[in-house]
Amino acid sequence: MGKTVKLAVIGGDGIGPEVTAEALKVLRAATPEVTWDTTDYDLGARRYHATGETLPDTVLEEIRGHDAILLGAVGDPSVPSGVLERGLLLRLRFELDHYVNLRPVRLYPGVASPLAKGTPETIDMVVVREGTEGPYTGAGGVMRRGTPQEIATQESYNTYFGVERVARYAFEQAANRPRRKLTLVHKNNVLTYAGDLWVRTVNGLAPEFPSVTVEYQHVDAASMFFVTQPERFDVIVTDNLFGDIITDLGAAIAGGIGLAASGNINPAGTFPSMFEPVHGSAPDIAGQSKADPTAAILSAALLLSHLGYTAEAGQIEQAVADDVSERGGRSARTTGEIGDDVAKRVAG
Ligand SMILES: NC(=O)C1=CN([C@@H]2O[C@H](COP(=O)(O)OP(=O)(O)OC[C@H]3O[C@@H](n4cnc5c(N)ncnc54)[C@H](O)[C@@H]3O)[C@@H](O)[C@H]2O)C=CC1
Ligand SMILES: CC(C)CC(=O)C(=O)O
Ligand SMILES: [Mg+2]
Repeated sequence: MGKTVKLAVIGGDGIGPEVTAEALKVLRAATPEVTWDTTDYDLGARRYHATGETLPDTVLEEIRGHDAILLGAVGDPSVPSGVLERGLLLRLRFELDHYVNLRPVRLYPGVASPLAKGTPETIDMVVVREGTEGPYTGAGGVMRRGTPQEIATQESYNTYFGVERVARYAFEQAANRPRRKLTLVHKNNVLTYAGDLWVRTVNGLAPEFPSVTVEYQHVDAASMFFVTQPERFDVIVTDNLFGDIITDLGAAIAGGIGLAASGNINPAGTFPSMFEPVHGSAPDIAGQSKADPTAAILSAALLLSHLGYTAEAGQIEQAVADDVSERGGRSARTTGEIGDDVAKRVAG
């Protein structure tokens, strides 16, 4: 008899529910032996307008009882910026201690990259973004708001505990990849306190991983090299903000934001990990069946891999690779058609 997996599903806002439906379709097609015991959570703008809630404590406690979470995207123009992003998405990441935000950047064969020098042979890197600290904690404040004397501060928190655990995870990733290279991306020439902690922590761990080559890049130069020499990178470890920014850039060089997947991982398994596309709720195309569900589908593959279904995850990745390599010159498909096509390849 197959296994039952308890899955919390949070479609969220905008294109979130549209792409999540396709990810679930493909997930089910890839795992006929698994019973997916799904719970749909109505969280996001609709609930906020109806009740004023973003993530009630009772719902958070219920979500904790699941094996994993599949999330679409959060944020809507009808809600003040930050309310849902902080109150729902970041609250989930922080409360469930998703300290690893894993974001592969991979150019599939046959996919056009917009790079100036043409499409390189390979782009295959993994960004390990810290997920619970940095400037995203919400620390800071505002004085004299709305006056010409207004002062706003937004503090970046970097603890040794937080940096060490994510850097160790990144070293372990690098040690298990063929190129065994780890690049720390920061801005230690200006952010001297935080940058110094990151550099010392990474250098302090390096002797434990003698097979891994360690490199440092300032985030501005790294952004340039993403475009000019993406093959330089294997595993990148970086803070919450830099990781957020460079992974949209990573998505762009690897075929577009519609293909970029991510996992918010709690490596110890104390709480369920959460899988979501890198993109947001894309209000500009919501409700038009125009969203590419591939990022959500690949996020479902990361979910499967995290739960130990590595062969099934590989099948999804292969189905996506085949699907995207045959896109050139074809007429545009709807969100549902792409999901159907990938699901058929997985099942077939
Ligand atoms: N993880 C999350 O839930 C995230 C939420 N957001 C929120 O989403 C909202 C919109 O943010 P934006 O800055 O516009 O970023 P976005 O990623 O939603 O959209 C940026 C651009 O990419 C396009 N795009 C995104 N996903 C696509 C897909 N699957 N297929 C085709 N095109 C796609 C959009 O149409 C838009 O033109 C905001 O409320 C923001 O705070 C933003 C990023 C992540
Ligand atoms: C909406 C933010 C909270 C997050 C974001 O842009 C991301 O995680 O990529
Ligand atoms: Mg982002």
